Amino acid sequence: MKQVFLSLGSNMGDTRNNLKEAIHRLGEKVKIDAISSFYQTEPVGYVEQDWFLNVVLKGRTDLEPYELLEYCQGIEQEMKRVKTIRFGPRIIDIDILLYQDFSSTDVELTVPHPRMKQRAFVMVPLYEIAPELTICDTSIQQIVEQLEGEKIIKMEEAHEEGQ
Ligand SMILES: Nc1ncnc2c1ncn2[C@@H]1O[C@H](COP(=O)(O)OP(=O)(O)OP(=O)(O)O)[C@@H](O)[C@H]1O
Ligand SMILES: Nc1nc2c(c(=O)[nH]1)N=C(CO)CN2
Repeated sequence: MKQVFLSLGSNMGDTRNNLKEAIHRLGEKVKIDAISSFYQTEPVGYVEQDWFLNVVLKGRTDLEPYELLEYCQGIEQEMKRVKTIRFGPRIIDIDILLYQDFSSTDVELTVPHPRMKQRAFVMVPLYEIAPELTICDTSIQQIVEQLEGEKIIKMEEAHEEGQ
């Protein structure tokens, strides 16, 4: 099995339920080992939209990288994600942050995720569940300390799923 880190975000409808639903569906193909807290986060990229709820997962899977991408996109479609503007509002977004030691610059699947290091909504929850991680030879602690990212608020409630 390969170790993967996934980032999930939602800013439409019942965001908390959307994340829980997506985590549940991912669990069919990804053995989930850790789930970060949920974070309320200021929108990045396209700012005229509601705040997001974000979470990061650590898991293991037998799916190959492109199979995992397809699986994540299938969940987005099943949950009726409608593509609008780039970086715009969405019921659910699932991004592959890291996949074991796989790396790729293909536009269809870029790993490590090309924008992850600039995004507090990704790096802070990732640091919470994997403080020992190194990304492209830089410690995650160093990346988090240097972030001048968007505002984020950690939600204190525990999740029912996987905890
Ligand atoms: N690591 C990755 N994880 C998920 N999708 C990726 C990745 N690398 C490239 N993609 C591609 O990105 C395309 C656009 O994805 P999506 O609409 O979710 O982007 P976005 O969420 O608006 O932006 P961002 O990727 O910055 O969060 C997808 O069709 C997918 O093939
Ligand atoms: N805070 C926050 N901002 C975003 C997010 C997200 O998940 N959280 N996803 C985006 C997708 O392109 C764009 N902007």
